[in-house]
Amino acid sequence: MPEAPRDPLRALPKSIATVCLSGSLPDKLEAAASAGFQGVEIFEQDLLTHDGPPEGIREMAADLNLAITIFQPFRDFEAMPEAQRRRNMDRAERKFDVMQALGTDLVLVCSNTLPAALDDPARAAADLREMAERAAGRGLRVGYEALAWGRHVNRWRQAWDIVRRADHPALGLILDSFHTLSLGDTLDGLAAEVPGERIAFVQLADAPRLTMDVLGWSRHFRNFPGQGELDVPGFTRAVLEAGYRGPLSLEVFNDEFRAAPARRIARDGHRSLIWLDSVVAAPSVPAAPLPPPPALDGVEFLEFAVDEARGADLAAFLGTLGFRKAGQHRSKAVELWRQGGVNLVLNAEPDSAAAGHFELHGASVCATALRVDSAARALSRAEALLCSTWRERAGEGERSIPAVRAPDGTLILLVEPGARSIWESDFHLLPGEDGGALEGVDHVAHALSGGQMDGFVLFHRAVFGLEPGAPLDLPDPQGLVRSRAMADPAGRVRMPLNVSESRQTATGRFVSAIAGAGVHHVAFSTRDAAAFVAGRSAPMLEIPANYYEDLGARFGLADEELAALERGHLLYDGDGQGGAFVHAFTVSFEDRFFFEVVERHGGYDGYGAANAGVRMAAQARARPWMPGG
Ligand SMILES: O=C(O)c1ccc(O)c(O)c1
Ligand SMILES: [Mg+2]
Repeated sequence: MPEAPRDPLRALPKSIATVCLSGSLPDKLEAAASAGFQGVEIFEQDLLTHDGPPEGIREMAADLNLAITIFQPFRDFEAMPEAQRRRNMDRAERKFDVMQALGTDLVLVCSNTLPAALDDPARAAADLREMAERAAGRGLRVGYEALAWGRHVNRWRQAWDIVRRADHPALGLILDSFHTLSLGDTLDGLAAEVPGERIAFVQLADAPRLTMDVLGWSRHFRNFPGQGELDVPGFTRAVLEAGYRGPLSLEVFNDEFRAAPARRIARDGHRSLIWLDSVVAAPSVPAAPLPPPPALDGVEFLEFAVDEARGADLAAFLGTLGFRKAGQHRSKAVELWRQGGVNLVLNAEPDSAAAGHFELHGASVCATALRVDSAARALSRAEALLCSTWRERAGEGERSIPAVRAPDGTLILLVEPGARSIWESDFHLLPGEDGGALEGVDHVAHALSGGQMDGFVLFHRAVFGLEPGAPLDLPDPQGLVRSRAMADPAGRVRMPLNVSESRQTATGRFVSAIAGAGVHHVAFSTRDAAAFVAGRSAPMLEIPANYYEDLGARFGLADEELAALERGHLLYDGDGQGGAFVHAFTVSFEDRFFFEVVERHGGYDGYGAANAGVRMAAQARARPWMPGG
């Protein structure tokens, strides 16, 4: 048994492979350092394309306080026919020269993928032993990693068998979460079979579950821990339980990451390791003291950035849905519009965060206020996760609500239950009745531009403890929309995220209109969506008769029921387990955002994804709402 480890994960150096990041090699180093990493893996291709001596990279890394944790990869080395053997040893010596110039002592050898490679573990062991012996002569070490698509070696146990047979102190095992988890393998048995000090290096990557060849999956779709669907926490726990105490290093090949700003991706990477740290708690490995995520109790309000004219238009639109003006801010050009449990704030105050948002994006949601058990704890968690925070100036006697800035630049305000509500402290409340048909905000759907999904998923998961659902593909007539719904465990805060590469889809049009990502629609919950729609003058999205014909066939609904749905332009979905969902959409406000009313029954937990294609096709036909129109 390995000795019970004392250092928690947070004490391990955090490293990132240069292959994760865009730009030149110096750009990559600078981004890794600015995000707070202690080390980098130098990916050979990044060095080959760099115009300058390796010694310069060594100096630059040293100036940035970055250790070069490993040089990689060294390929197609072991178990080659005799004729190739000498050449490969010479090749290794040349790379040892480069490593010494770089100032790193570890090289990654990945398992041979060549058709000519021999299926001969004894030969592989002898070759690696000789390489390790040569490395040791220079004070260097070798690590051996099983690639999931290796010709003969693709599981960690096979790689370990070869390392064990080679039996050289300068040779160790390299574990990579992607290669293990992508094959459906686990690290069960690792602690019993492999002494911690024989694990030379650990690489971490997550990925969405895809059905495709594992090489293509690995080279294009890896992402950071917490962004995908693999059990990276379980993997990490196992290497720590085995006694490994070297760097934890992100190694992600991802087309979107390579095209994104290096600093943003590096910051996401570090955030993912801080998050991982907090969820990896194992009997022998205490979790890092990250404050726990807030307990969420729904959306207290949504705030729209407007100016005076847009504010009046939006107020008129909300009026058609049955909202009424319920309050006027005591000191600012801010109105409260309310219906039942839904609060919408229209902010036209000059020189505010909202005004800045309006300048950049026009009329749009600039803040989402979540009810949390402790705003202070949520803020300190967000700060520990490298998020920026914000506090708006407040008038005399008004509540100042702390906020975290979301990746789209909007604010997430943290509202604690208090003796006096923010409405009483900050607003003149106006008398009146709204009928109370809306119970609350069911979900807040975001539209993202290409390449933003992984960063948003990680942000909401790490900071607020929202869990991502499985990725879905939704068909818009103008292109595909990829979707992932995030929700807290109790389902009180729900946030579907949609992204589209096309500018012509409903999602793409929103991102163009708003010049960025943001809230695309807000869904309100009600007990009776049909009655809600029937009693309002709001322009609802028209749904074609063919849809109702199919609905009758799929769910066997009675004719009267179908007719009632059709009359209200209502959509219907069932989960096959007694749960049902009835919902309807307004047309959009100036082709920017729209509203939805939803009725959930019997524990239905989705968002009507089956109806998204019909909704998006209807939106492509519909004219947006215009004031006075
Ligand atoms: O895709 C590859 O070739 C490759 C190279 C080195 C690695 O560590 C790895 O996990 C994959
Ligand atoms: Mg690897």
